[in-house]
Amino acid sequence: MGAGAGGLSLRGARLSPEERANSSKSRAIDRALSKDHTDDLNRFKILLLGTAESGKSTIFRQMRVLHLDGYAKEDALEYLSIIHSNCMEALTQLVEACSAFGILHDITVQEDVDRFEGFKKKLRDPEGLVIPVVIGRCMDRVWQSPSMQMCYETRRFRFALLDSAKYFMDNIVRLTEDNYVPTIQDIVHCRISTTGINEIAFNHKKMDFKMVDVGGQRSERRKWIHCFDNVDMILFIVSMSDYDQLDPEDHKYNRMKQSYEIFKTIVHCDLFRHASIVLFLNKYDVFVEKLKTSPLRRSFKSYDGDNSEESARDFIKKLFRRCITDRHKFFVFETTATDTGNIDLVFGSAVAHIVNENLRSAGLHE
Ligand SMILES: Nc1nc2c(ncn2[C@@H]2O[C@H](COP(=O)(O)OP(=O)(O)OP(=O)(O)O)[C@@H](O)[C@H]2O)c(=O)[nH]1
Ligand SMILES: [Mg+2]
Repeated sequence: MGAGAGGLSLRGARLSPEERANSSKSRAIDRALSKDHTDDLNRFKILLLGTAESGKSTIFRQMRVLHLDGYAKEDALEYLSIIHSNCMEALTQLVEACSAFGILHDITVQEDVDRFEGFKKKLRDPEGLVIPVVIGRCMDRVWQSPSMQMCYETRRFRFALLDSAKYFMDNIVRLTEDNYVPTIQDIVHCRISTTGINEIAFNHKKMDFKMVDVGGQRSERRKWIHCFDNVDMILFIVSMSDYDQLDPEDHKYNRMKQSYEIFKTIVHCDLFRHASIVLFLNKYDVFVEKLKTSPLRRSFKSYDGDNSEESARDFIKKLFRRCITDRHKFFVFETTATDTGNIDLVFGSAVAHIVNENLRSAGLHE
């Protein structure tokens, strides 16, 4: 089964709110920023890199929540139809998984599945999708049914499923209520692939930052080079839950090995010889869950440790660390990007480490 099975090609088909904002409202901010080019150069530039779905935009959104003014009602509403598309996609994947695994539903549940499928067929404008209240309730009944719960609990890692499927399905009734306005939690769980270059500027601990978010899909990686100037810190995001996944764009490759190859190329790029490298081992929450049923050794033959979280994590950490040379300032953290508190802590810590390291190299710090 492929990702996004069911034909709802809603991800990546349109601009994300970040991109729309970038091309209108925040262009004004950019202009204001670039008016004083020197000012812009003085900003500590962080470039977010990593493969598709690793969590770059989630971290980018967390910066807006933590260090800017978050999301006003009208900005939050820009995410509504994307969130509803995610909900449709998640339930489609789950329903298809039930069929593929031969899991049968009770008659009443099957009626709700049919109602959901009927609604999907009639959809004309996926761009402006709004799930009606009655369909939201129907989706909730399907999700809560014993057959669906059994499928999710016992097979969730055996088919392609949105990372935030459980979050959205657990909240489907609230998300489809009249007058629903997406919360920050809803926004950071939302999935839309990035197809442009997005920037935000913010201040943290009296330092001025500029963070740049790019798309991680193969076609998007070609654009990365346009952001390579004056980078102070590469924030490379690896999805830890990728260790047993095939690259959806090229089934010959393991997704984490692909991520490792890209990381290696980036850290060996001469343009970044003075940049600090920060590695986020992201989706740590999913990684811990996944290890219980999918041993690391099945995907990494050279791994001879046990299946404990510590041992598996250290192996992956070492693998990436091996690319680092002496001249690099390198820091690595385990992260769960959907957790605002975690990102606050880890980002603060990464910045503090870099500042200390810079002071040390300048001979100003022990
Ligand atoms: N459970 C969990 N989900 C996460 C985590 N980080 C990100 N996600 C979810 O993973 C999905 C993909 O995240 P994105 O931030 O869109 O990934 P990206 O790297 O920007 O992807 P591209 O723009 O395609 O390069 C979103 O639904 C996020 O909510 C995490 O640590 N744990
Ligand atoms: Mg993105």
